[in-house]
Order: sequence, then C-alpha cells, then structure tokens
Amino acid sequence: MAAMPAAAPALALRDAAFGYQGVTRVEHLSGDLPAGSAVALIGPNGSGKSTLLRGILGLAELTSGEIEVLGQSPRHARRLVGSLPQADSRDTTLPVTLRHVVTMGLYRSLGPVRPVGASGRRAVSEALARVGLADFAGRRFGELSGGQQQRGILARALVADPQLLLLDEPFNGLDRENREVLLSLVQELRAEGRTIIVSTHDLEIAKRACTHVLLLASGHTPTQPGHPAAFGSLDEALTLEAVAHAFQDTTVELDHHTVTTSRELE
Ligand SMILES: Nc1ncnc2c1ncn2[C@@H]1O[C@H](COP(=O)(O)OP(=O)(O)OP(=O)(O)O)[C@@H](O)[C@H]1O
Repeated sequence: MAAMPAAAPALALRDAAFGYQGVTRVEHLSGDLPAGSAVALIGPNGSGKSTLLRGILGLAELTSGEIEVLGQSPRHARRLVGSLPQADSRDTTLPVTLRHVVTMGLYRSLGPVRPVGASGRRAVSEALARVGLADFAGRRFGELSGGQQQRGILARALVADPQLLLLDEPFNGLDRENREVLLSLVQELRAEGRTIIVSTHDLEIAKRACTHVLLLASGHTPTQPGHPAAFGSLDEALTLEAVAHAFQDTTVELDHHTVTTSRELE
C-alpha cells in the first residue's frame, strides 16, 4: 500500500525575515509548525510578535528567506487563516451589530458582493454560540464589554472555519471568567485539528493551552530586529535560560516562580 503523503506543515519558515518599507523588524525565523499544534509566541515588547503574525497573513513584507502557510504563499492561504488582531487596533465606534461584525469574517471567502445566504447565516449563529454570545447578536458592537468584544472578534475569526488561527495577545485585559472561556476554547479548537498561534506575555497560558513555543528576543537597540531565542516543543523550548535570553531585566513567572531575568549586553 502506498504511504500517505505527509500533511504540509501549517507554517514553514526558512530563515525568514519580516518588516515594513524594506526595514526588517524580526529575522532568522526557521522551523516547521506541525498541523494541529498550538504555538505560544512569547517575547518582550517590540520583539516582532505582531510583525510575524502579519507576515503570516501577507500584511508585513517578507524581507528575506521563505515562508509557506498551509503549503502555499501567505496570500493564497489567506482564506484558510482566521485572525484576531490586538484589542487596541479595533474601531469600536462603527454603528454595527455584533452579528454584522461576525458576518464580516465570511467576506473573504464569499467576495464582497455575494449574498451571505442561509448557510452563512447559520455559520454566524454557530460561531456566536461557540463563544457564548448567541443572545447578544443584535447588540451594537461598541456597547459590549471588552471581554465580549474580544469573544465577538474571535467568532469573526472562526466563522469561515479556518485551518490556522492567529491570536494576537487575546488574553490582554480579560477578567478571570473571560480568560477561562477563551482558554478552553483554544484547547477545544486545537482538539478539532486546527493549528493555533497565540502571542502572549503570559507563560501560564502557554503551559495550559500550547504544545510548542516560539520565544522572540528584541534587538539590543531599537533599530535592531527581533530574533528567536528558542523554538520547539513546550517542554524543550520554555526553559528559564531561553526566557532569560528573550527578556532583559524583566520579571516573569514560570512554574509559579516569579523570576527577574537579566541579560548582559553582548
Ligand atoms: N506598521 C509598522 N510600520 C513600521 N514599523 C512597525 C510597524 N508595526 C510595528 N513596527 C515596528 O516593528 C517592531 C516590532 O513591533 P511588533 O509590534 O511586531 O512587536 P511586538 O513583539 O508585537 O510588540 P508588543 O508586545 O508591544 O505588541 C517595533 O520596532 C515596531 O516599532
């Protein structure tokens, strides 16, 4: 019997670098991310977490190296990728309902002029139920609490049934209840075989919901790009040494120990 072809990695990076207007902001990224894994993307402010996520979406420039997303270029893979941007990049003043916001997640696969139809409406209702907001569909988005808005945007990311999900600091500013809801949702989505990349400052979340970790360190000066401090399975890559390399003079928590790391400038 012929062997089944191995599934393409969800993300393949070959010495990839990303940036804006020709200026590299994060570099030397290499590795294959297995389909169905959950990766915690961890690093200090400015190390390039959001830039990498935008690179996967084809929104930041690939300034060198190679990237494949689900075996394709970022642009071709785009309709298979769901994204939850950072909360502070959201416009909450638009007079739209939560249902409308979630429906926007279908536009990429439908095209802007195609009607949503019964199956689209069903998908929107299912996505809203999944994040626990079925009763809020008709509410104005801007009037929801921060945690509810976050879950609404997650429903928007889920409505088109993505294979790869990118979550940019989704736990920031959430209270305990919303945080637990989101954590179990991440675990559930992964159990369904989706691949998840979640950027976070919180090592506890990495430990509870993720299989792999990519630690980014910032450059020594603001103009130097960020770079990986470690990449691999959670157990191998999330070590105190790697965390200390990535974070300079920062207090972090690992295994319920609070550690202040410091790194001598090379
Ligand atoms: N649109 C942009 N144009 C030019 N430079 C940018 C842009 N977005 C981010 N940068 C720069 O790229 C570098 C990496 O920023 P990025 O937002 O990716 O880091 P981050 O690790 O996500 O940080 P944080 O934890 O603060 O969100 C920073 O020096 C930042 O100033």
